[in-house]
Amino acid sequence: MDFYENLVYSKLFWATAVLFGVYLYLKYIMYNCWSRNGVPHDSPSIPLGNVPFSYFTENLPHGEIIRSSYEKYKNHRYHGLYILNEPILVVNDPELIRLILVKNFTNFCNRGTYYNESTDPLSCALPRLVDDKWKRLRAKLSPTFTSGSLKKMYPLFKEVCDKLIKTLDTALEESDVLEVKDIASRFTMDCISSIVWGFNVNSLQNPKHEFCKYGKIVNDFGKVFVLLSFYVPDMIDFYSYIPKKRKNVHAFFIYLFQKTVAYRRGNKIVRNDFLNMLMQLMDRGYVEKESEASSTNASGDDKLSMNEAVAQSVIFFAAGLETTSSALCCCLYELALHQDVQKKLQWEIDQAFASPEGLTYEKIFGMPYLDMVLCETLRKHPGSPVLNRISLADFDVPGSKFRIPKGMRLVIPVNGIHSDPNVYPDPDRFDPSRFTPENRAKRHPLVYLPFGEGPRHCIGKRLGVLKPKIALCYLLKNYSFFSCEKTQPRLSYMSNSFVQVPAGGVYLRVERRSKERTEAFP
Ligand code: HEM
Repeated sequence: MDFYENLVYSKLFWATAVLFGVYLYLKYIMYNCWSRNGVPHDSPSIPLGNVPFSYFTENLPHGEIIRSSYEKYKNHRYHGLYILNEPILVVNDPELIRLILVKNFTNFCNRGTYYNESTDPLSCALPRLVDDKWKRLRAKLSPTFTSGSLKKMYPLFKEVCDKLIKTLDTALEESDVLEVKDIASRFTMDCISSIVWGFNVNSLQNPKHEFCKYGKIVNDFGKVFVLLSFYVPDMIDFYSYIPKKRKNVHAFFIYLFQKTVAYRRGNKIVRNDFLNMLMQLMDRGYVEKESEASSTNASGDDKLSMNEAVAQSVIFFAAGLETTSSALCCCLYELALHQDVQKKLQWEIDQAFASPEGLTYEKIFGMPYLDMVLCETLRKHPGSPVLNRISLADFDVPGSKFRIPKGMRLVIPVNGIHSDPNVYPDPDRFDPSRFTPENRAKRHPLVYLPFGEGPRHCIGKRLGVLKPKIALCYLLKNYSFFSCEKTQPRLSYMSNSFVQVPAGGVYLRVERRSKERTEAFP
């Protein structure tokens, strides 16, 4: 009897009983979602679910977890995954993807990623907003991204391109091997600071500018924050886990924003940039109508608050920074490895510059091969490895017995689909001809998703395409790029970023082109 009494009163007994209870709860209730619903999945481990331990110890990007599970289950229309304790439905079938992103958008209009206006003001930016708040802001901001608005900003980009060429010329005096990731990042930083904030940081010539420091960390809040904010956002609130870096970034940008707005107001400065448009939204609640801009449904009483405006300026900056610089860097890397593609593209670019009006905004969007090359780059190296959505209400998956419950998080495995040999044969091969109009027409439109799809697709798509295209035109007009001993044989991506950014430096040998241009079409 003594033995049993002692046992019941011993701390060890109760600690073991509690742990065992938690284990049973996790195993048979929390981690039972997919088995209960007959959804194919890998068995999870407690407490990481299907997140490999190497995610925390090695350089494993979050998109890789989704890509490798897609590879295993791609023959199913959907499959399940546990990111820590959160069941995530991975949607593999393009028709089902269309149902979610486009046809049943009202049920899947939110991303379900981390959002808490009061504790983290940066999170009240467009990508994370929900329901009517998102709808209202998207309608207000859309005119800032029209072709007309971007055309007005085009001269600012040309200025930055001239500096880009000067920077490369100076760097080439030292060595013919250049680290192009850094150059692409500084080019993008200068474009985006100029069009969003209205001043040229000139990081191409002054890489130590304070702005560059914040530019570098604005997308880097650590891999744990990346994982939680994309897939298990409730944990961020539960543990009040906002990285200090993120608070500093907010403080820096709010100071910068207020100072710049006050300066412009005081000096009555009007510039064709996003800041000007955000100021209009704060003052009047709508952007001055352009002839081609569609109605914004904005009313004058519905003005943007200072916090909302700051958050949007930061997201334009952050979203436009790594996605675009990564696209440019990956494209230069692929061109260096594929000289035939590079020569063909140089020919097209030379023709555009040689015409009487030179390179114009319209011409950049009318160069078919340039477009194919960039499409193939974003197919092989999509900036965003996944698209996120959350279900607002129960949703019956057509042709199956599975009902997606209200509140379930879904992921579209963009990087998995883009590297699926059944969709893109020999997916590791860089082949722009996949994007001729005929070849595009042979594929389901929803198997190419670098900018997402449906009403919540990337609002900055046109700008995201324009920046790498104009940089490529100027760079390839003046230089040729080659692989060298320091070039990585294969690109891998960083693990601490939301976006797929090449890990390590991307080194290429760069040669100034001679005056004679490619005369014959290669
Ligand atoms: C190559 C460049 C870019 C790529 C690959 C890219 C990719 C994406 C993707 C995949 C999404 C999610 C779409 C979805 O869920 O369906 C997105 C959303 C978004 N992007 Fe981009 N993007 C790029 C450039 C830009 C630029 C330059 C800006 C702004 C200056 C921008 C601002 C945004 C915003 C604000 C959203 C959220 C839209 C919303 O929720 O309504 N992006 N982008």
